[in-house]
Amino acid sequence: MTMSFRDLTDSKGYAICLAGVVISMLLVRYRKRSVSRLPLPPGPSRLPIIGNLLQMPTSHLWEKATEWRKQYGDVVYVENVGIPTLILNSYEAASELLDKRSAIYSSRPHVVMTNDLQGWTWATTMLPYGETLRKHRTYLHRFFQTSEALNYVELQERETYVMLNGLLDTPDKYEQHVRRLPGAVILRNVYGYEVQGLKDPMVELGYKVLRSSSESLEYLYLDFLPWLKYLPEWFPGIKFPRVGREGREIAENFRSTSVATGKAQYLASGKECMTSILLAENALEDGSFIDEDIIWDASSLAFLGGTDTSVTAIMTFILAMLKNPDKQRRAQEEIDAVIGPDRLPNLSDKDSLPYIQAICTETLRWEVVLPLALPHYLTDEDEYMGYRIPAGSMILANNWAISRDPALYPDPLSFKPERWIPGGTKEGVPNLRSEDFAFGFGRRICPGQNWAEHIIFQAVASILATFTIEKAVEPDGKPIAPNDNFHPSPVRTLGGSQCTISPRSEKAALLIRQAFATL
Ligand code: HEM
Repeated sequence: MTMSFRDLTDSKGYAICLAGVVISMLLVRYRKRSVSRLPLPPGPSRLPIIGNLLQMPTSHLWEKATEWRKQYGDVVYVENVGIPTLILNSYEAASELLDKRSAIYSSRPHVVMTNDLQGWTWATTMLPYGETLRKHRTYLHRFFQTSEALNYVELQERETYVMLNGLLDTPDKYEQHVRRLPGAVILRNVYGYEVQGLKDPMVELGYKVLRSSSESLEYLYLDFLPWLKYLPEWFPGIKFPRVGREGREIAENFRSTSVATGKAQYLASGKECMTSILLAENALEDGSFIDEDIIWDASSLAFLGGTDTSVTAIMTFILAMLKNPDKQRRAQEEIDAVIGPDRLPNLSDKDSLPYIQAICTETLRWEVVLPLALPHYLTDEDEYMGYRIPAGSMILANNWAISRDPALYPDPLSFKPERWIPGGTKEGVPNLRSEDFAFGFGRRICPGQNWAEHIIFQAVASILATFTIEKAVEPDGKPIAPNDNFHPSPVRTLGGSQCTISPRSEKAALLIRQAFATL
């Protein structure tokens, strides 16, 4: 049999390719074996079987991890009954692993209470990395990363007028007015649903769901002893089966109510919203829809993911104003000089209001909303700084430590918008903006970041333009300290303070009434 030159080159090429593949496989195997020989990252010493279980705090893990940073450094390894956990205490480490190596750091851990007992397996936040998650994120990006699909900026503006009007009427209920704002915009964006009043059933339901899913994190010990999940509710001395059942009922109620709300809107073919657009695009002739479950699931998570987080950011801003009247005055001076007294600010003013922008950025840094972002999950063994990171590790980015790192943010506990203004402080503008970590990392970065940044700016600028926020005073004239007691859930929340929120002038009040009247 003779061989042509072409056959020869082809077979040579084939052999070279084959050799390349074999060498790569050997290298990967060698690397894997050599990685396996590396030590684990530093961390508190572990006991046999239970590991670090006894050193793990029941809440505020982010604060404990920030203390550990002083002793062990940027990367701290802990293990609880065999569950490896890596805490990343610096932006460099978080960005190197979660952003740059996102191919293996983008899944989510399986949580017994949340996934198995409460049944949240369909939630975007809990999905393992894969095709379903990608579809969720594609839909969410389309409607939340740019305002083009739904013109959400206009809606944010309109709902802000409702909030301002509420603050004029019942300033003592400011927490409820703030709470209503993000929920009202998202429910309209997602389902075309119009929120009614301060006690809207959908807003209340969303709030209930978040309380229940936050509570579920108190039961992380079930992940160390997963067989416990089979214990019945009547078993003496345990309450997690009941918490699991009630959580599941709330989750199911939430999902079915959301689907019913969205379907009603779609059938009424009224306002354009995320679900009506997606259903129309995916409708089949037999009346069913491609990816129907994914459409409902992703939409529900926009509502759940976007409401409490944005509320906490706006409540934090109000707290910052209560504690820092001088910053409030400076912000109002900027608004007066740029906008004047004849109109309300809006998003298009952002670039001409650098101090207001700085307040928004500082708010996200000063009290981070998600101190540990959300846990990522490592799917393949990895090596970092000479340490082995086992496959199956839970990876926590410690945004609390990053936001309070004095090397990045001198005097980190002070609320200092000036630090974001060129020439505002002697140290100069920090290299790392809060927006670059507060919304998470890599392929799981928050899909609602732009939407959130826009509503925070809109709310902050509008409140500062029209109201002055001051501490309430005791009958003897002593100022009452504001409430800065954040609830230590994974998404931190903050209740209201005793304070006065009064219109800056009659003109400001009139502007609000006029804007409200146009709705
Ligand atoms: C101030 C407001 C907000 C903050 C601080 C915030 C922060 C975060 C953070 C830290 C994560 C975890 C990212 C990671 O795992 O690395 C996240 C995930 C998420 N956020 Fe937000 N978020 C906010 C608003 C919103 C809004 C308005 C939406 C509406 C679409 C939203 C929807 C989501 C969803 C669905 C996820 C899960 C993404 C995934 O698992 O792939 N968030 N957010």
